[in-house]
Amino acid sequence: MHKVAGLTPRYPLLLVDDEDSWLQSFRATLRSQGIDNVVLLNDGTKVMEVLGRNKFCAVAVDLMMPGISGEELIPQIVEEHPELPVLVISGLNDIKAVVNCIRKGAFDFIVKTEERNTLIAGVRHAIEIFELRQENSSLQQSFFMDGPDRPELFSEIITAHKDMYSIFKYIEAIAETSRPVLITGESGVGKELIARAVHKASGRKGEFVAVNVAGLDDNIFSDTLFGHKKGAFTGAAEARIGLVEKAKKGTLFLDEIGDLSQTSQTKLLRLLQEHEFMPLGSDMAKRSSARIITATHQSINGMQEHGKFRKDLFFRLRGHMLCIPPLRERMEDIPLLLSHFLNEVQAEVGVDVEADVHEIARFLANYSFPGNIRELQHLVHDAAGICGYKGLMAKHFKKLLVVPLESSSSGFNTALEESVTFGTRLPTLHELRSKLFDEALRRTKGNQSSAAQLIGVTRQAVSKYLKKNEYD
Ligand SMILES: Nc1ncnc2c1ncn2[C@@H]1O[C@H](COP(=O)(O)OP(=O)(O)OP(=O)(O)O)[C@@H](O)[C@H]1O
Repeated sequence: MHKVAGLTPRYPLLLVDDEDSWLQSFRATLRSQGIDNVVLLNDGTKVMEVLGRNKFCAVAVDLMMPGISGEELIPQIVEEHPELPVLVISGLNDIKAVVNCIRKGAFDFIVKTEERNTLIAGVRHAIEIFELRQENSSLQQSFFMDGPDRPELFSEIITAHKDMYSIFKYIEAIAETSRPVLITGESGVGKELIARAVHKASGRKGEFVAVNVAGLDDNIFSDTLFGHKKGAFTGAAEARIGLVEKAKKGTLFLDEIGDLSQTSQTKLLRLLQEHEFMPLGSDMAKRSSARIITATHQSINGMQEHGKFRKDLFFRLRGHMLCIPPLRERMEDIPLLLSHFLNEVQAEVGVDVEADVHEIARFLANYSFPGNIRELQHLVHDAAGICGYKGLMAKHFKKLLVVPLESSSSGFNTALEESVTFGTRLPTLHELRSKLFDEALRRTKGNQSSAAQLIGVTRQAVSKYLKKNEYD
């Protein structure tokens, strides 16, 4: 039987029918599909009162009820609770009634005699629409404001960059949905910190459980995620619960998802589609209520184009997508991060480290940070050690950089290393300009922001140059 995609909704579904036996049996069907917060009401005349008192994710009303019909209720619900999808459920397949209900604002019309999975699909669709409407309205609200509504959720993420603030606002908007989140960004940009913030913002009661799936072979992947029964294989002396179960009602964070083998991808897809998993050695499927967040530093788009990553899994994972910018694109964060990591060093060694933060920040502004914030964190710890925890300056960082500095504007590089020589024919300005752009892009391995910094133009100028020359 087809299973419901999407987890238990945050707000309950209101089922209204004067027939108690139908209410009970429909609730049991929904429960078997993981939708277990359903409120039953056998009196149609009380619907508006109940809706006024509590928040719901959708309403399913019977068409024919004593006192008030489903058709009469629709316009009242639509007017007072426009965010709520209204499903009409009827014993009759009456096309005229269907048309009337849809015209009055019903979201869908379901016939009781239809297969149970058609009914469930209707409910599932209504819940998804409700979540999307909620998300849309919080996004609209949040874009009129500067910072996040609840800055405490992001207190561990040090930043003053506007793109990061937009990400925070987006996280607040999607916090309550249960759809998967895919976080992309270079290594060390803070993807795990962001995943933790999504979990915090969601208010989910369960734990945040993180696992790096890179390098796990298929058997270890299954055992780690799904667990096993005692005696499932030689050496399985005790039963082990998997991380999916550990993260129940919480969040399961799978890092380095781009490294998953094809077999493990298929297993993960099944978990996302059916919300079920099977511990090794067991023939009973268990239900999962964990929200899945994944992260990668690789281009999943590119990987799926080359057949290395399943397209269907990619579409499931990217219920919401967050792209975290590299540190070189948010250089204004460097002084803040420097102070933050200096506090970290002080807490660790127990001495106050004197440092010229502005001088160091000016120096590092020309560095490309291939390892992003993690690299800056290590640099601060190492450089503080080198200077014996006093008088920390830019020169202490100089020898620790893993790639050369990209420009001489900081004053730490000597003059131009290579001189420009001209042949008998002077190049045109146009030719010289192209050469300069090409060289900057070559030196920065195609990074537009760093290339722009190197030759003192804006990133937009580099991007325009690339477009014009169809540079790839
Ligand atoms: N904005 C930030 N403020 C403070 N610390 C940060 C920030 N971003 C990252 N860090 C720190 O940098 C280190 C790396 O962060 P994190 O592990 O979240 O990165 P990642 O993108 O998940 O890395 P990887 O791709 O290697 O898994 C951590 O110690 C984290 O606490």
